[in-house]
Parts: sequence; C-alpha cells; structure tokens
Amino acid sequence: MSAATPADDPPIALAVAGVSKNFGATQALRSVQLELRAGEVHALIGGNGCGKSTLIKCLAGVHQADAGTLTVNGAEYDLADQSPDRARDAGLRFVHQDPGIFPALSLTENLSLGRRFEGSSRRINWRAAHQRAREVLRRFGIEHDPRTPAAALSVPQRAMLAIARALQDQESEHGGVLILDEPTAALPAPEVQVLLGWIRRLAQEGHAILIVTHRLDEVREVADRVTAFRDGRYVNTIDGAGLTESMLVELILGRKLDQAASVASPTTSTADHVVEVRDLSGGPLAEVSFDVAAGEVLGIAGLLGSGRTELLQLIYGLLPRRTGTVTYLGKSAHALNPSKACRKGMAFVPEDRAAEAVFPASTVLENLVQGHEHQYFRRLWLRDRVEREDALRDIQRFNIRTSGPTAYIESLSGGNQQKVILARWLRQQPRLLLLDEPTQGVDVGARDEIYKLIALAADQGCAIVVVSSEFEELAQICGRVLVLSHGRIVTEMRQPMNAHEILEASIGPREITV
Ligand SMILES: Nc1ncnc2c1ncn2[C@@H]1O[C@H](COP(=O)(O)OP(=O)(O)OP(=O)(O)O)[C@@H](O)[C@H]1O
Repeated sequence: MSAATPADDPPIALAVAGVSKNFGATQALRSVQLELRAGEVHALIGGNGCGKSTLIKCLAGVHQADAGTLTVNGAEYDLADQSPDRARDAGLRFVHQDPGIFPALSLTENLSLGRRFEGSSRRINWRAAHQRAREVLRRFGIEHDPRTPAAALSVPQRAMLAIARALQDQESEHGGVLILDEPTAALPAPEVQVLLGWIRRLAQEGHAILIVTHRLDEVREVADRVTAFRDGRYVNTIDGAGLTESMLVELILGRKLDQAASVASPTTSTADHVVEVRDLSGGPLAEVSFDVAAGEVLGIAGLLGSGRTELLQLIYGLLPRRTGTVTYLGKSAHALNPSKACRKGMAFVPEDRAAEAVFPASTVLENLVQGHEHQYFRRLWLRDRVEREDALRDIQRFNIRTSGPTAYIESLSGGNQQKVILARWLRQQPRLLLLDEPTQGVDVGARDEIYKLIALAADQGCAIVVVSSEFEELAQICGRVLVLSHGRIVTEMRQPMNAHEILEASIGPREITV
C-alpha cells in the first residue's frame, strides 16, 4: 500500500505496513497493512482471533511486532521498537474497551490520570486543574461541573470522558489519531447512537478515527471505510457507502452465512412453566411478575440501569430478594443460591465473562469441563480421551481459535474466551438458561452458531431468558420480549416484532439526553 492518495482524497494520517507478530506457534499477524485518512471513521473488522487487538497493542507499544512500520503524519517508526512513550509521541491516542474511568473520582481527577496535575510538585493548584478540566469538558460537549464525581455520568458520557482524556493534550483540536477498541460493546442502541454521534463529530473536526467493532449495523452507519482481517491476514479495504450486512459477513468470514436461526416458538401451557416470578423486588427491580415456559426463549430489553442484569441475578440467587417469590420447577426457590441453582439445572452466563466466568491459569479443556468433571470419571479412572474428544468437538463447533485443548485460556482472544464459557454452559443441558449478553464480543460466525444452539436447547425443552443490548438479536431469537424501565416491566411484546418497536418501548416517552 502506498502512502500517496489521489489529489482530492484527504491526507493519510496513519499507515501501517508489513506488520507481523507471533506468539509461540500462533501467527497472530502476517504482514498486515492499514491506512487511515485524516477526518475519516475507519472500521477494523474480522472474526475472533483474527489479530485486531494484537495490531492495536503493537501500535500502542504494549507488544513489539516481529516486523512492520508505522507512518504517522509523514514520520516513520519501526514497530519492532514501539513503546507506549513512542506511541504517545507519535500522536496516537487509545481508548480501550474498559475505558478506565473511576466513578468515585471527580471529572478533573479522571482527566488528570496519567498526566501531571497543575501546580508545583508539593501542592496541586485545584483552581487551575478545575479550570483546565472545564475547558476540556466544554470542548468535548460534556456539560458537567469538573468537580462532579464520574459516577454521575451516563455510560456513553464515561466513554466520551475517556476519549476527552485521550485527546486533551493534543495541541490543536484537529488532526489527531484516535483508536477505539470496541467502545460500544456494552451499550444498548440509544446510548450507542449518542456515542457514534460524538465519534462522527470528532472525525468532522479532522481527527482520524479507527474503531474496532463486531457490530455490523454500526459499521454500516458510521464507517467511511472498512478494513477486514482474516486469520491474521489483511483481506481488503473498501468504501463504507452502500455496504450491506451480507457484504460485511462475506468480508469477515470469506463465505456467506447459513440460513438464520429460526425463532423458538413460545409454549403457553401453564403446566410447562419452568419459572414463575411473582411481585419480585430486589436491587433496582420492583414488583416484577412473569413466567417462562419450557421451550421458550424470553428476551429482556431495556436501557442501561433498567435492571436487566439484576433480574437474572435475582432468579439465580446472586442478588438478595426483598419481596416476592420465585417458583422453579414447581417448587419455591426462596433459599436458592448460585451453587444450589447450578445443581438444580439452572445455568447463568454472566455479562462480564472475563472477570466472572473464566478460570485463569487453566487450559481451554479445564475451562470447558469446569463443574462437570465427574462425567469423565469411571470407577476413579479419568476418561481423558473422551474428555479431549469432547473438547475438540466444541472447539470445532464454535470455531474457537486456539492451538488446542491444552492451550492456556489467557492465550485466546477475548471473543474466543467467551465462546469457551458459552460452550461450557451449553454442555450442561440446563433446564433454565440465563444468558446475559450472550453474543457480546463474538464474531458473526460464532453468533450464528450461538443462535442455533439456543434454538436447539429450546427445542429440547430448556427455558431460556436472554438479556441483550442488541434489540435486533432479541427480535430474531425470542418468542416474547419483556421491556424493563426503571426496574419495572413496562411492555410485553410477542412475535412478530422488530428491533425498532423494542427500541421505542425501551425509550418510552422520555428523550435520551446527553
Ligand atoms: N498474549 C498472547 N499469548 C498467546 N497468544 C495470543 C496472545 N495474544 C493474542 N494471542 C493470539 O493471537 C491471535 C489474535 O488475537 P487477537 O486478540 O489479536 O484477536 P482479535 O481479532 O482481537 O479477537 P477478538 O475479536 O476475539 O477480540 C489469537 O489466536 C490469540 O489466541
């Protein structure tokens, strides 16, 4: 790829070429390239484990590449020698998936992390620090007093605060390079819209923006150009205008997707209820009542803070109940705690799988069999061949990119770790499956596989409750959706329904303000 562009194209802000990186036997990047123009939003897409994060870490100096160059605004750097300081000096700014905002600290303190406070070495000049923070907040459209704790900010505002922190020291308000790793992964649609609006505005001011995402709708909405990687290789860079979802899928997978998973049909017989929830209160939830039948896929929608995750936690016994009852398989689940729930055939796949569900310093195989190792023992003998064959089958079924069952879980990309956790729970054939954001961070191929497995589990009589920020997903896989707002069920929707209707019901009469 050459750094020259036709006369009317904007100048190239960043170009990388010939970047390779191995981790032992794993070739994460094979001579990849990428080019970012000033003033554009550029999406980097690709399946789990294709090397997106590795490239970002090589640019940030977290990893040193085996080979490759970086050119920023005309200056060339050797990526084999890259360090965080060099990345900073080159003018690159990063916002990682966890934006690193500390809720208890003020906006001024959050903006000052990683840089010197105003004042002498012995005394912070708070007046000057707040004044500077006020200017930065104004520049980035965050209308809060700098002394406010960051806890008062909405989630997209926190992401924007992280962007403001990344860009605050740029001498001009234009011409920076901002690299965002899955900034919208945990946000429901209305909040995503707010953040994408801000990203567009920054591009219009002249910043070059690279955004890594698995959400194809947002690629189509915001990207001027798109680059795809596959298996550590550069595939292509194409214009964002006129892209369809199936074009993006083919770019990512190198093939079309099979037929979409069918919607599970809801069962209505009360005798088949797996769970009955009555007047349940706890956490932010108040007087919630609903049933879930065997073979039903029930969706839970709502904005951030509506109580979606807490609803699953209350059923599973992770959150104390204030009032109300939960009946599970015809019996009171009053004293249920997570280990009892698990023994009785409930499975809960939490949203933050990396922190709550991955067993670190263990292999892929050990993570897959956690909780049901006993099935591989016969008269004290471990049937390790069967155990390994089952692991290989799951690795293939979910297309988990790993060197094999004995690889350490930490060596897998984030999305591939997620697939291992989901595979573990689906193996247990639970009676009730509680899924919190089951496809967050997984690629389009695995997403399809997960939908099929959910439909299969429902066909076999499992009751499934899915919390998802992606309303399209709920409309596709659920027979029924409950919409939560401020801890209460405000609407119940049934098929046929679409994402837009779920969105409208979630927002309700109030406007999203930023
Ligand atoms: N520290 C590491 N040690 C060993 N292997 C690694 C390490 N980091 C990444 N890899 C491997 O390099 C490959 C690329 O991983 P990377 O995290 O870049 O993928 P990704 O495209 O960001 O995936 P995802 O969409 O799942 O986040 C994967 O096969 C991964 O297992």
